[in-house]
Amino acid sequence: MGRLTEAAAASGGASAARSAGPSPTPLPLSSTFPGCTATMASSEEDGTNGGASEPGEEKEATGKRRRLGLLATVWLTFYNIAMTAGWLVLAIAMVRFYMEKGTHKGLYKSIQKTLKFFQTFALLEIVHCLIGIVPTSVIVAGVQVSSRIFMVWLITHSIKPIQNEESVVLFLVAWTVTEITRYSFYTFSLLDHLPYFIKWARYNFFIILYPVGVVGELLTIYAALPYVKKTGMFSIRLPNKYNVSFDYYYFLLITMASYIPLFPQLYFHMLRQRRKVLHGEVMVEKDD
Ligand SMILES: CCCCCCCCCCCCC/C=C/C(=O)SCCNC(=O)CCNC(=O)[C@H](O)C(C)(C)COP(=O)(O)OP(=O)(O)OC[C@H]1O[C@@H](n2cnc3c(N)ncnc32)[C@H](O)[C@@H]1OP(=O)(O)O
Repeated sequence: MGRLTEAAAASGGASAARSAGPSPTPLPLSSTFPGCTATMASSEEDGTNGGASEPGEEKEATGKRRRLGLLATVWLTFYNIAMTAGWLVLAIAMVRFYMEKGTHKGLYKSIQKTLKFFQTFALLEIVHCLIGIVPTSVIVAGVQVSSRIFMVWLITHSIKPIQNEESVVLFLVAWTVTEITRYSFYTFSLLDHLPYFIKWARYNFFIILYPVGVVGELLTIYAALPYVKKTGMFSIRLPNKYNVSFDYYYFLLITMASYIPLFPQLYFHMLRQRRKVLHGEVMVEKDD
């Protein structure tokens, strides 16, 4: 019989991980990143309930809240409601803009304040992982949030000529649908009333939205390259008194290249989460 990996225990919705017993302290964060030697086992094999909203899950949720503590639960509920509302406001503003103007030109400008506020607020997700009130991998959350912050502040905000690119709309739509689903998933989970549709959406929409978002991000960075090269923005040239040089153009090329190893890791991580949460499969390590 295999034993549960930390990946299963630390990941969202793995019922078997929870029924293996409460874990008051979060597990090592890097463990949720793909790459560990593991096989998949069904919930039946493990004798656990892989279903969605069963009484057992309610008990687990209550146990989870007790483990979290009242303050953390109240804070996370507030945070998730605020984030769901923020991204909903963004969605409504985008739809209204498009219906009124019939073009995407000017859309970013009209929603930028709300976007910057809520996406920057999401930095708290890294803090939540670091202080251990959510069991998400700090690496997974860190890559996800920092790439978004980078796109918002260092690309779209800083390089005005690209703000009307279609690719900006592409990642904005992908982010918005994803975040409305994700934060409402967390909210309803905390409140013990998770509709199956939200759970299904959380673990299915990403299949399309993740690649769409990444394509939008990459095309936007690509569109920024000529401007960055021409203006030399954010670059430090030699000679200078610190004897340091930095070329933002090459930094952008490296960032684009870094999507090649990083994106599949996040995507396969989500696919594994999907199998665990929707199909009740759990990661088990084989004993030698
Ligand atoms: C400086 C420049 C850097 C550049 C770097 C460039 C490289 C970048 C390469 C990668 C690019 C990615 C770009 C991203 C684009 C997009 O987002 S496109 C849009 C589509 N995106 C998605 O669909 C992915 C969205 N992200 C996520 O789903 C997640 O954030 C995650 C980070 C992938 C983590 O998911 P997962 O491991 O499933 O963990 P969690 O969902 O976080 O759940 C684990 C448990 O923690 C609980 N929890 C987490 N957060 C909360 C919360 N706020 N409130 C309450 N509870 C929370 C959750 O319920 C789980 O609990 P259990 O069920 O008890 O286990």
